[in-house]
Amino acid sequence: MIVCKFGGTSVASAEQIKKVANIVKSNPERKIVAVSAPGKRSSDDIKVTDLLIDLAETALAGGDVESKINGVVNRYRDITDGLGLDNTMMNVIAADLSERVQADRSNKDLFIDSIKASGEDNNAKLIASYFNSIGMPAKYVSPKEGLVLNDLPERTYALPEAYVNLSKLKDTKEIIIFPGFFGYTKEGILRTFDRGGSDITGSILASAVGATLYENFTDVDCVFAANPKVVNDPVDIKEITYREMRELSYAGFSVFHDEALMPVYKQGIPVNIKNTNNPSAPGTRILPTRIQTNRPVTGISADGGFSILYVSKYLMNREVGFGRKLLQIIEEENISYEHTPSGLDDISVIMRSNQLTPEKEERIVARVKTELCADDVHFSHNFSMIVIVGEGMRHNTGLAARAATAISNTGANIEMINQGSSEVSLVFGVRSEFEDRILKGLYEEFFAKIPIS
Ligand SMILES: Nc1ncnc2c1ncn2[C@@H]1O[C@H](COP(=O)(O)OP(=O)(O)O)[C@@H](O)[C@H]1O
Ligand SMILES: N[C@@H](CC(=O)OP(=O)(O)O)C(=O)O
Repeated sequence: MIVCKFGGTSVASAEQIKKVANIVKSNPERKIVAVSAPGKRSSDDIKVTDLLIDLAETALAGGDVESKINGVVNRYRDITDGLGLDNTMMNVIAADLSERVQADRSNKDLFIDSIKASGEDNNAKLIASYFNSIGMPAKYVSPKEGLVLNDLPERTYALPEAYVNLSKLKDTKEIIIFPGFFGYTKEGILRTFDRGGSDITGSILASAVGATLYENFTDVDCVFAANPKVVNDPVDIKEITYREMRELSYAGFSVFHDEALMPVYKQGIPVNIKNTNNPSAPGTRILPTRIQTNRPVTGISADGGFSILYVSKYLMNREVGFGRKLLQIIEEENISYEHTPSGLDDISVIMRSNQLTPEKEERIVARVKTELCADDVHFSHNFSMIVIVGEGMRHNTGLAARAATAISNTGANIEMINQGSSEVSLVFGVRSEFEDRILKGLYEEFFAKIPIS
């Protein structure tokens, strides 16, 4: 049994949904289909999820929601008209949206989650209805039927019982159309995953039913060695290990969500990234292990939006518990951190900037100064992490020097270097203004100069 996930671009219009139906029909093993909300039809289009977030925020601000609701409804109407569906589905969608907008607003995050999730939920109903209309027996299944999530305020994840509940789906005769991106807590509260989280839903389903393959359909032929929006015509990756993909999607390979690997990784289920617009292309296979090539580096990713907290104190290295106390202050502000490079008398904590507010920064700086008696404490913003990834890197001497030279040739200063103990990745912290230039420089160094084996 194959579980497939179709991303926003694959279900953005009637024309795209017809392609989805053809792909599903062409292989009877494709029995479970996770779908996103309609995404962009062109580069200047707006994703339905973004329209919904705007609608929810307008409602919370007491603004005029009618035009926002119409904007969403019209996106679905274009699709149902193009698919030749009657008005039944549009009535369901319009009624569902008004109900969600009128719901309790006491918890703003949960209110926004419920409106956001309608994008996937209504699209799944619509797609199931279309499949049935063309003689492909299909059934919409709600995440209420088993995708059990943890409670707030932690990051959203599926509880172990979700896998047990969802395993029953493998006995369903019809093709299952399952909305991505959200589930319910034990108390029945709807929560969404992070943006791009339909990839996670697909992976949970694949793991729950013990799929032979998890196919992730998107709008590119494969995963490329670098972001194709920055590097011109990057080489394609035919096979990549879970570990490599995890490192690359952590920082910028938006094609596959980094949290989506865990459920399939645990069971060793292969993932195939494929293109809805060119389904015969083999795509990229994500596997437990792969055959080594002569390339030490598999891919290079880059992502912005990082901040650094610098702390220095003379003789810090002799002070037992300094690091723990510092990280505890960060923890008490409910912030997760990414890296903590350190020297004898200084330590930096690197975190995603979207977790910070001016008030949090002020509190952290004040506490580190008074409680840890640090000499200098300050935040710096607008950093990017550039990650070089490859299973072959640990057998290759001089790679860090080559990378550092390539970066310095772009005129950028390296603010931080971190190599994980697995030696599958090498991370450079740089000022964001240099991000694209560095990505191009590193790609040139590690890919343009070596012939493919
Ligand atoms: N290294 C990469 N390889 C392939 N695509 C990448 C890479 N880095 C970024 N992308 C971008 O990821 C996009 C696909 O992901 P996403 O927009 O989430 O698609 P979907 O709508 O299918 O979920 C591609 O269009 C591409 O621009
Ligand atoms: N629609 C949600 C979830 C998702 O996974 O979307 P996509 O498949 O378009 O990345 C989002 O935009 O974040």
